[in-house]
Amino acid sequence: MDKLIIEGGYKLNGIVNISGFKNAALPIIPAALLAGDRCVIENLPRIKDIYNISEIMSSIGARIEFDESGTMVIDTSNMKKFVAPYDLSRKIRASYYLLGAGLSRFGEVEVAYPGGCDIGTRPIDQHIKGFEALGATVEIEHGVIKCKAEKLIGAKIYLDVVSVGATINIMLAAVGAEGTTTIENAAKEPHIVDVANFLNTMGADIRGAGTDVIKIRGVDKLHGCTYSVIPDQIEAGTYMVAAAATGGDVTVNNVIPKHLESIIAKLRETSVEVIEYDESVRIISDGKIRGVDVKTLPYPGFPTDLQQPMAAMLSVAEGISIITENVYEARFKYIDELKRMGANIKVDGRVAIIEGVDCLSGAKVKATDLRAGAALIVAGLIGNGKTEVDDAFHIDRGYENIEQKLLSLGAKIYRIRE
Ligand SMILES: CC(=O)N[C@H]1[C@@H](OP(=O)(O)OP(=O)(O)OC[C@H]2O[C@@H](n3ccc(=O)[nH]c3=O)[C@H](O)[C@@H]2O)O[C@H](CO)[C@@H](O)[C@@H]1O
Ligand SMILES: C=C(OP(=O)(O)O)C(=O)O
Repeated sequence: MDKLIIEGGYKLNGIVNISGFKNAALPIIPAALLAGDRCVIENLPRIKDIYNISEIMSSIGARIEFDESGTMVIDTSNMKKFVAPYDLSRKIRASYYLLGAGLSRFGEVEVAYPGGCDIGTRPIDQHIKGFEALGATVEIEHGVIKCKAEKLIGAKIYLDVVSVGATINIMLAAVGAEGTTTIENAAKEPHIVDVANFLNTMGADIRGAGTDVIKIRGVDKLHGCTYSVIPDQIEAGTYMVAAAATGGDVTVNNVIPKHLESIIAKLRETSVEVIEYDESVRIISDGKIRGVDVKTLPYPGFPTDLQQPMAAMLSVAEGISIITENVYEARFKYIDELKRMGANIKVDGRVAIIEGVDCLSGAKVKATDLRAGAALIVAGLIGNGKTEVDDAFHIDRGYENIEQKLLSLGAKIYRIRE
């Protein structure tokens, strides 16, 4: 397993370019199968999760070319009804999008129960409820989700919890249904809008994405298209936090500042200066961070995926910070690793109380999931001495060229391949 080694104590300075959004790209690749045609998808991040979903798509009949610049050509014209490979599908969360897309195009699909970060129970009952409302039967047998429908018929679906995955999956299935589907209490994240825009570019008729009511009018046929994925707000937020924590001056380029409102507001509350431009934000920090309270919520609230890097920064803030994790019940596993580095944090259920310390000290630590890895990198950057982050494969699921990007900002970081 690869490790990342960080020599802490260097301020980040310079410009970093943000890659395409993992959580938009992951549904867009399986969504391309709805075209039954050739799609060109630009600005994809070159990260492990994208390689995995592409490998699944190739193994079920898609022809895929993926170049160095992040452009993928996907031809799904020869794809047939499929059973997705079990071991690959259970590795990542986003394999569940093959259910909505496969059901829509072929009326029958089998995919293993999804994986992804171990941060809570992560049920998929709302996805299933949506598929069943459209007329599908769903069974789970031996770890495999089997969905089947003679015909999908539009329906009104109220989500009991605001779920990104269920909203997108129901959109994918409903595109091929007869009549109109309404999703109420839909998630409003920027990637919901991006996936809807992609589907509409292929000929779908989806309105209201980005609000909590989405209407999808089923169409007979979609066609291929060229589409560019939005920038990754979580990658951007991670570099913003890293810049702020190290007392640096970093311009984070290729972002949509509107998508970063919650993190910008929170950084300003910690007394960090944030300047917004059309497609970039500049973070200027003297390293004196004020403690703040953070509550994670669905968009436009503070994203749960930035809770962990934010906690690393707040572990050296002045005073007490309280983090309330409202989305996942077990997203504090990494706190024990921060404690190894000297952080003073108490966890009680969904609440972490952080009493800022003067400094962290480098240690051997382990990434327990993707954003836990990002948090440990932030901690390593501000810690004294050497930090070794084990299980870097978690980080590679979601951050493109993280060592190179940090090195170009002046960090001392390298990888040991094992
Ligand atoms: C690949 C991807 O895009 N992953 C993101 C996606 O995950 P994912 O789509 O899995 O997250 P959801 O938005 O679905 O989950 C939100 C909450 O709803 C619950 N829930 C979800 C579905 C369901 O059927 N039943 C149910 O109870 C979950 O347990 C969780 O507590 O959105 C999360 C919330 O922004 C992010 O942290 C993940 O990075
Ligand atoms: C939780 C995350 O990813 P996934 O849903 O793919 O596990 C994340 O990106 O922080």
